[in-house]
Amino acid sequence: MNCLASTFKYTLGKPFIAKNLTRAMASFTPDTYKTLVVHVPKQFVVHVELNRPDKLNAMNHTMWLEIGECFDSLSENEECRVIILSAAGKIFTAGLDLSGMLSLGQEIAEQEDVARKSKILRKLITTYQKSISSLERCPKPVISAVHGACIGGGMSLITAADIRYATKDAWFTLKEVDIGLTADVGALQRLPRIIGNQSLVNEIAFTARKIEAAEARECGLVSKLYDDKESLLAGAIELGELIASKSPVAVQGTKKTLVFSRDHAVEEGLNQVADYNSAMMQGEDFLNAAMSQATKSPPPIFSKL
Ligand SMILES: CCC/C=C/C=C/C(=O)SCCNC(=O)CCNC(=O)[C@H](O)C(C)(C)COP(=O)(O)OP(=O)(O)OC[C@H]1O[C@@H](n2cnc3c(N)ncnc32)[C@H](O)[C@@H]1OP(=O)(O)O
Repeated sequence: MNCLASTFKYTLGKPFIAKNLTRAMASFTPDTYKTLVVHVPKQFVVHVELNRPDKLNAMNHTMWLEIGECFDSLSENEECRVIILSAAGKIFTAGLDLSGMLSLGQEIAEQEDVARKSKILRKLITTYQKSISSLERCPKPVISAVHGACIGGGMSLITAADIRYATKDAWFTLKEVDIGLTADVGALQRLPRIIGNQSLVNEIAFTARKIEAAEARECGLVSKLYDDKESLLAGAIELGELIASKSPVAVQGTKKTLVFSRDHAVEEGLNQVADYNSAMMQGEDFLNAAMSQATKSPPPIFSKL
């Protein structure tokens, strides 16, 4: 099924009209990516799917690079206001592609000197870190929709998203210690801030134990559970549509402010948002939306951003 055809598999509401859809899809042909598929289920709602189902969406080198490329490109795409991240096949992801590590091992073995080996590895790690951070860098909200299992690198991926939904049969594991690795692409930095319980983070990071969906919901790793993948995607798209109907100036400013404020003191966060709004409150989105609220008129249609 190509991207455009697959767009019509969604049953939620009316499909957004074909002419606009074709325009929105123009930047994504079915072969844009080898490991991802990009759909546009509703206007301004872009759905990115991890797509190596035969390998349980294990994250190979191509996938690491493509995730960064895709989210960086969506950051600039005015047809995109919100992104849903899900995965094809049985599970969300089995984490790092372990077979790819064998060829990396050979490349490292070819270097004799430890400094040169370290240089290659550091470059690889920082490239993968930047790929994961592209979700957070992207000014558009990212909703991750997890089914089946989310393992290792997958945990780093979803913790860089803004909202996490899952199916009731999903499970999660910070698996890195089981492969002799310190998790290094974001989960150890972001998870404590998400669930706000350092003791629990330490426990799951030291043991690699499974976190079942109910526990993930209870500790705040995910905010909503669905019976199955179909209802999960429908719920994520419905949420995406709601967010996409709001002012993109306000939504993107809100994401920037939330991410900035998480990592800075309150005073610095207040300064950042004062700078942002001192420009944006002069814009048409604020004027039109405030006027429609004040006069109880229907909300405005916001221009592309
Ligand atoms: C600089 C590095 C930064 C990133 C670090 C990230 C680290 C991590 O992600 S640590 C976690 C690594 N992942 C794992 O340890 C999971 C390994 N997989 C499994 O334990 C099982 O596959 C799983 C429990 C997920 C599912 O088991 P099931 O019996 O249902 O399926 P399988 O027959 O095992 O797998 C089906 C095919 O998928 C291939 N596959 C699964 N996981 C991986 C993987 N991580 N890497 C590469 N390939 C994987 C598996 O080989 C099967 O393929 P085939 O034999 O061709 O059918």
